[in-house]
Amino acid sequence: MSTRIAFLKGHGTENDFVIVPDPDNALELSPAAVAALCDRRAGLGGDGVLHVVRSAAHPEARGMADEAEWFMDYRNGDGSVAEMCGNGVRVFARYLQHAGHVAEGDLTIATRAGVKSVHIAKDGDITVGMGRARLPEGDVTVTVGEHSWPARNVNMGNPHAVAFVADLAHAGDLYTAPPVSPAATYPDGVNVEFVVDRGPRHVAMRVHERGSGETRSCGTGACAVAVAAARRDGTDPAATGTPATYTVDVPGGRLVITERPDGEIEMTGPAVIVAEGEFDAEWLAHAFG
Ligand SMILES: N[C@@H](CCC[C@H](N)C(=O)O)C(=O)O
Repeated sequence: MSTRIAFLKGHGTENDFVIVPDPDNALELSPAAVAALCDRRAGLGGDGVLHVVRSAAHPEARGMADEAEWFMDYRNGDGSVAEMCGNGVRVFARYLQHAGHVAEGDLTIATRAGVKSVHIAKDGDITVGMGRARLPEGDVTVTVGEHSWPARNVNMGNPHAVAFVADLAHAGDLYTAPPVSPAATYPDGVNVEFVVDRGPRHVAMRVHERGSGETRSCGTGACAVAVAAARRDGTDPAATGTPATYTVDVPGGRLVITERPDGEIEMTGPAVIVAEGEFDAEWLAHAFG
């Protein structure tokens, strides 16, 4: 008899994930298995996998177990590991609520970028304390076809290059990763955001995500964009002493990002569970190894 493995499907502003609850960390989710699950034709389909594990049961999270019971073991759609996923952490929180592990209100979630504070509001939105951005020095250039733009290097636990452009269509189909130079700035690859202005403290972006391609949204990317926009606009909260809130439109919806004068960044947006089911462990093992 075949072994059935439970999964759920969820999204945050249409950045979609296969959720695999595995409290005891008993499953071996190889990169090939993750890529198979995320395959939109031969698998379940998703931009990434949220592997839900108790912190105490995961070697990368044991040290955070006192602060956060659950660890978000996030994987990109190609099977690679990433430090952090902003939309993913909201969907992860929604799953914990859906499964009855947590109630509405405040909770913490362990990630590879540290423990994140999360608030599940009554109105359905979820707010995440994303920590502080790092802004490494140095010029970065993003190129698509004949267009090149200067970009801001912003690290939200994971790496981003943020380019302000005249027209989001100039980013092209974003099927392949846009070259970013100097390449040595990002030895582990980079997420690239293209941004246009929509109004005062209101921008819109498209993104090519490392390990997933163009996605409909990127939470860490939206935070990086808000930070870059605040520096460009002269509204840097550390310099002005006033919080800066930016509305960031993504193809899949809207995120609201606030940076406080102490540098702490909060992101608010939706998170939805859309389906639950089971897949066959044999299918995964035989088809993809
Ligand atoms: N979609 C995510 C980011 C996921 C990780 C990223 N692709 C990386 O490799 O750094 C988000 O919402 O932040």
